[in-house]
Amino acid sequence: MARGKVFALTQGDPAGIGPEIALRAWLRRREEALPPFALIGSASFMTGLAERLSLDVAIAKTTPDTAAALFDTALPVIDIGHAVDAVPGVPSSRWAAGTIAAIDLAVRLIQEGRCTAVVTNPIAKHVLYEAGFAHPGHTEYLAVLAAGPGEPAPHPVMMLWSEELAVVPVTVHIPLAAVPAALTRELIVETGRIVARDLKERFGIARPRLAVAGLNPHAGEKGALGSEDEAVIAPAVAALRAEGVEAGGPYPADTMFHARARRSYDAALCMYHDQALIPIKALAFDEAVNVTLGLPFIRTSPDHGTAFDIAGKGVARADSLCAAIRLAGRLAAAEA
Ligand SMILES: NC(=O)C1=CN([C@@H]2O[C@H](COP(=O)(O)OP(=O)(O)OC[C@H]3O[C@@H](n4cnc5c(N)ncnc54)[C@H](O)[C@@H]3O)[C@@H](O)[C@H]2O)C=CC1
Ligand SMILES: NCC(=O)COP(=O)(O)O
Repeated sequence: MARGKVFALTQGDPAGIGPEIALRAWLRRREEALPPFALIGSASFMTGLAERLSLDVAIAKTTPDTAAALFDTALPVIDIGHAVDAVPGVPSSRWAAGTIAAIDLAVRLIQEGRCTAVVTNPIAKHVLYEAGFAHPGHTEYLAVLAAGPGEPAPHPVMMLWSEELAVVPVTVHIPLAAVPAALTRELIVETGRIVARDLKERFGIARPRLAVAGLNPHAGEKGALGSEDEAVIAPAVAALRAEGVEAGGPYPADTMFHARARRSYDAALCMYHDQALIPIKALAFDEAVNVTLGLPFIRTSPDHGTAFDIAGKGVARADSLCAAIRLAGRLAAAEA
């Protein structure tokens, strides 16, 4: 990890719990041994929020290059220059431009070599869509930002990681009804290839084992309960194996996540969002981290969303954000 550089933590939706858990994460910086981070957002909003929540956090408006030196005594904030006056729990597309500007600035600082990695706080997708944001979420937007001028965006892969389980949704933010048509052999193979490569290179797993889930009950029951398992997923697993990736499946998804089954693989490739996220959030809601694979930089995030229902009430837990910052630190150390 480069000395003197901070991790860029985006503010996320200012009406959600992101800013609040950022304050709490900073308060826990020593006990959690967090690497230094700076919030990319609005310094005046963060100052007001700390006061409103009676959190003893000094906010220091700063530049990327001086942030690390301040981290011990204050939460450094790199200001996005957008006025933010959000009410916790009351989302509004008025703040969307600032929310997106924070993501843009975080990536730019990494590309300029002035920050180490990006950790994002949650955004409410529908709020950004209302303001014209044309990307499903951070995962896809970060890939677009990662591409140089005229270059194609890299294929970003969402992985939810915890010590107990890592899961990858092959299709992500699409309606359930659209999943069968979106699942192609190529998509599964490309996803598996990226997961195997990044588990090896970034997570230090010498021979990553991938368990590939079926789509249908009982992985299709030999075609009687759906055709995709045999027609699309099984050939994708065979293609991955032919490339030297240790992949198995398609396995019936209902028996892939119990404790004994989990010991047989390093990551589960799941066919749709909830097939992946339900087991990990059931097992490790407070500890799991969302990490984007396939990008030229490190990006992590808490596993949860904006939690508007509890924003500003002082009950939001910062555990998953702390885990995201710690994982970013571990991945950055592995790169150094
Ligand atoms: N990485 C990101 O930017 C993500 C954004 N979202 C967005 O979040 C919005 C709300 O999504 P939901 O499905 O309601 O999920 P959510 O994770 O925001 O909330 C689900 C439940 O968990 C609770 N919860 C969440 N985080 C918590 C924390 N740190 N401490 C204590 N309780 C917590 C909430 O109070 C709520 O009852 C959506 O608009 C979605 O787009 C959802 C997931 C990830
Ligand atoms: N449910 C996970 C999620 O919404 C994360 O999306 P992203 O904003 O990290 O792409």
